[in-house]
Amino acid sequence: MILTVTLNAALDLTYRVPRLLPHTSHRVRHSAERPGGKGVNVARVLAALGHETVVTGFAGGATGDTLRRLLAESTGPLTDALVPITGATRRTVAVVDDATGDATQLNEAGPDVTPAEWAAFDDRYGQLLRDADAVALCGSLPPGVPVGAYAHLIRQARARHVPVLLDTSGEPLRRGIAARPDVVKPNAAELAALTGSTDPLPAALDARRRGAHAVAASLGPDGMLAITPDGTWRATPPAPLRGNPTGAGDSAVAGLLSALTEGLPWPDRLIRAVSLSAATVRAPGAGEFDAGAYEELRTAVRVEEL
Ligand SMILES: O=P(O)(O)OC[C@@]1(O)O[C@H](CO)[C@@H](O)[C@@H]1O
Repeated sequence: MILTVTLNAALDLTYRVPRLLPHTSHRVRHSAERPGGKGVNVARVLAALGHETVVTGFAGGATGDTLRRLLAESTGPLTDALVPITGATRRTVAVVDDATGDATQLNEAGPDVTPAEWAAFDDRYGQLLRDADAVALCGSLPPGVPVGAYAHLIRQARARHVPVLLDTSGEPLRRGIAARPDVVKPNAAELAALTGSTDPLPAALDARRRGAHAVAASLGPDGMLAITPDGTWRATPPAPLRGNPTGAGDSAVAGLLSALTEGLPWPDRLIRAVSLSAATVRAPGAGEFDAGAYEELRTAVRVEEL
């Protein structure tokens, strides 16, 4: 099974408005509520692809209950192993401008996690790792969780020879990379914040030098760039797609991990990641993808060795 960790899970709210204009009030055309946080989205995509998936992290309060109820309605073989906490799971709001397709994201900080709750999670994680073929560590850290949490979880996975992918930002990313994850998946902004370079190729090389075995950077409409022990590749979707990009990076993680556990080589992993990611832009929200677009894109993504 594939284990996904979302320490700062979220109840994701999506509002669609005809046009988003700061300093004005808006009529919401459509609203939706989904179980979210990056690792939860990764898990929903993996399960929809038919992979046995286990979701862990924290959930608490009324928002946590709603998240778990919605998660139970997901398609595919998905198990909820979230650890209960006293604090309430946060909400995030994505406001989608229907005129442009752009999304504006507002993310709450998350609940306060106590040292006892963090210790309970750590125990649970150790047990879950025993049956894991791969693990994804995704998203921001809630208050109370140590900033070196991902570095610690990476070391545990590596000690058990479970391939581990890290998708986070800021200081947790900087410390996590130094713990030598098998794959790190930053986006262009996270890569630039980490390395100080806005040019993806030198930035990804720098990120790899910091300790990651492979760097697979998601570059929005430009696809992905992967620097790996087997080679360096760029994978590009056929044309920029219009739609809601929220969760596109999470679908890329699902693509990378599902293909890794199937033993596929890097070029095939990238084709899957880029096509799932683009197919998510065509779906209404994070954790979902347009199955028709995915099938079409799988044969249209171009991979070039650099
Ligand atoms: O605050 P984080 O953990 O960095 O990101 C959280 C988040 O914005 O990322 C997902 C999209 O990737 C959303 O489902 C989710 O709520």
